[in-house]
Amino acid sequence: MATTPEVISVTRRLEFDSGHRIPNHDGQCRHLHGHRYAIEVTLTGAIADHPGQADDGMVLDFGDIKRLTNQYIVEPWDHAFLVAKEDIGLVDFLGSIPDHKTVVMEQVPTVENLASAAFKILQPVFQKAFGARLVLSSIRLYETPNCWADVSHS
Ligand SMILES: Nc1nc2c(c(=O)[nH]1)N=C([C@H](O)[C@H](O)COP(=O)(O)OP(=O)(O)OP(=O)(O)O)CN2
Ligand SMILES: [Zn+2]
Repeated sequence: MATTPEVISVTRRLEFDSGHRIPNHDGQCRHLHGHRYAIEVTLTGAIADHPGQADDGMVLDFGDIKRLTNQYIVEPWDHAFLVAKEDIGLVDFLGSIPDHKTVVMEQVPTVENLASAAFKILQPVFQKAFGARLVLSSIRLYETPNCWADVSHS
């Protein structure tokens, strides 16, 4: 009887620092503040059976996850202020600071919305790079060591 090929997930964690605020929050989070975020990117696929090749025995080289996540998430968001486009006064203020690194987000930068935005950015990136061989199965984004959000491939 044929066996079903194993499907395995690999996860790479990267960290970055960003400022944000949740403008309508009823507590401290409406104030400008920052976090050391940690993003965990998980890809699922089969283990490569490529004897003699660099990726033999891997679902995907952790270095590839690092490179693409750095390029599309960490480098744009690190030491940036993540501001909701609806937060007009703050968008204008940040725009008035010469050369300030600001990322205007479609939605308020809760950890849920940031995780969702990261997933939407990375999903086509990994699909283009690795095709159907791999699936971006989930992203976990930590806002603090105690608070995080998970987004999964449906
Ligand atoms: N569901 C969500 N709730 C909250 C979010 C969020 O993104 N999604 N964000 C915040 C604040 O921005 C803040 O990042 C979290 O604050 P807090 O709960 O205080 O977390 P701490 O780990 O700093 O907790 P301490 O107990 O103060 O150490 C709020 N809510
Ligand atoms: Zn916060």
